Amino acid sequence: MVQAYRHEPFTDFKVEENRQAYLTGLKTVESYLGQDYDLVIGGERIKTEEKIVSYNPANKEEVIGRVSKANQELAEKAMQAAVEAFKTWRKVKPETRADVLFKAAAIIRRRKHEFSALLTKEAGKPWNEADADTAEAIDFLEYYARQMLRIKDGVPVNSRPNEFNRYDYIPLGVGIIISPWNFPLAIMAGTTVAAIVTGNTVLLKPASTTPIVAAKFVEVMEEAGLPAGVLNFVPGSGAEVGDYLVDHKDTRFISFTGSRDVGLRIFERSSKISEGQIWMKRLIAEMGGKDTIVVDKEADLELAATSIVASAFGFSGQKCSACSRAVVVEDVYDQVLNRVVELTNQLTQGDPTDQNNYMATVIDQSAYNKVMSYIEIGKQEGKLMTGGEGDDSKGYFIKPTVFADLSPEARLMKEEIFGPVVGFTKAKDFDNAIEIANNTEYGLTGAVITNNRENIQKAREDFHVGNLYFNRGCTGAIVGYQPFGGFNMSGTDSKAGGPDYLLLHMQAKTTSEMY
Ligand SMILES: NC(=O)c1ccc[n+]([C@@H]2O[C@H](COP(=O)([O-])OP(=O)(O)OC[C@H]3O[C@@H](n4cnc5c(N)ncnc54)[C@H](O)[C@@H]3O)[C@@H](O)[C@H]2O)c1
Ligand SMILES: N[C@@H](CCC=O)C(=O)O
Repeated sequence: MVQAYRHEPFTDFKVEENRQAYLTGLKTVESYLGQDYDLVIGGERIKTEEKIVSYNPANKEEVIGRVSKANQELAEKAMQAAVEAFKTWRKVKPETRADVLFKAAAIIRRRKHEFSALLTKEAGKPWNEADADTAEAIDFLEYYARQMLRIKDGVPVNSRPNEFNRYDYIPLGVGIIISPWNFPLAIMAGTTVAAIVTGNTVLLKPASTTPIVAAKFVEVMEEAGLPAGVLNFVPGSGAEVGDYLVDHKDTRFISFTGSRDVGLRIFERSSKISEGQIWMKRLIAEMGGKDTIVVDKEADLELAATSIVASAFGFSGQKCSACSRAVVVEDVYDQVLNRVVELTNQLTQGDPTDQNNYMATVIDQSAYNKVMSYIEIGKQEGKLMTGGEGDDSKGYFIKPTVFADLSPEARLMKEEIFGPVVGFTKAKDFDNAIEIANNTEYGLTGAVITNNRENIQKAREDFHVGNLYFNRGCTGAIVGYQPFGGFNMSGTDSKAGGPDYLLLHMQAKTTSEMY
């Protein structure tokens, strides 16, 4: 019998044994840096001339690896492989499909620190952030396998005498998985295996900055016994391969995680019917955020400051859940702001392979340029309290940056920056703070720091975000504990890691037999 689900514990790197385990993982990763990886289509490994080269964001000279790059012809071949594999995979027993996930979780758990070290090298994740990403990938595997066992026989419906009614969930077909670079293992793996365990076959197009960890994950799924053609690996350009697959008549659903703009493009394109298409495509889209921590006047102000700093600067603010706005009631505004600045100035930054560094880089040159340009905008719109500088000579380092006294209407308070920048604005009172917090087109995460029970209730009703936290930061949802997904332009609120998630990859079928 399967044990009850519990999330994978985080590693305590203060323990010497754990520290050494991570360093051993790092050595393993260093032994395979710079290697080539193939496309995987119908189980066949395919090399192309053209490659996507993955670089270490903390050391631009270091090549993490090169993956073959799919074009439209290869995307078509992968689509046909997935269509063919669906004919058999959809009939494989749910228990057998779940077993593949359980085994993959065990493999990743055994190689946990190697995967984390690879995330450090390829995505610039400091140790704790990398460890959390790997743990979340294991959680998705463990949780979705169990969820599949829960729904494998459908749900009971009523039957009358001499009648037997059933209500079952069946798979959809071929899915396109398009994943982002900021959780290059957890989100890539989670979205892929949710589709697979429910009986679908997929084409996985990972983000171009982090394809190596995805290639390693595909190897794990093969080792875990996944049949050929169920998971096809097609790294490639979003515009070329992405559009082609989104438009394809055989695409039954798309599971996208990424920015608002790309998500909306996919939303629009996927709603158009291609010639020969016989269904309406389903879209799961998890997109950006402009996430706020609200601080009430009756609150633990130290907790407020530490929560803002951790949520704003963990992984250099490159989380869709990151706190990029602090809305503080005027009575305690200066106190919270000054303490945040003090704590920010204590943060360590540098190469993420060094355990002592709390922060490292942003992902690439274009992210660096974008964040630096927002910092320039911030200098016009508010008061720079600390940070504001970058250095892209070796890697893409940007100092953790705090802006004060921004208008709620400032661009810095409305647009997703996706970097280590947090803006402060003052609210007259708690009601006004919630109004400001809602003053964005996004609705992903938010947190409220307050000791006032009435205000907790008020925020529960009125703060319009998919994941709302009280007296803690706004990042770090745990699979199976805080299902994750947002409102409005943050996406379709699919709640990854939640009890309804798998159903989004299935369709319900009613059967009724007369005796
Ligand atoms: N809501 C969530 O759960 C969640 C989680 C992680 C990241 N995000 C968001 O993701 C963004 C950061 O990730 P990113 O920079 O990788 O996002 P992105 O939108 O640039 O890219 C995401 C994926 O889409 C692909 N893509 C690009 N153009 C495409 C096209 N025309 N057709 C199909 N695919 C295309 C990319 O290659 C990549 O694989 C942020 O906005 C962040 O908030 C959201
Ligand atoms: N699920 C993560 C964020 C994922 C997006 O980047 C969190 O809760 O912090």
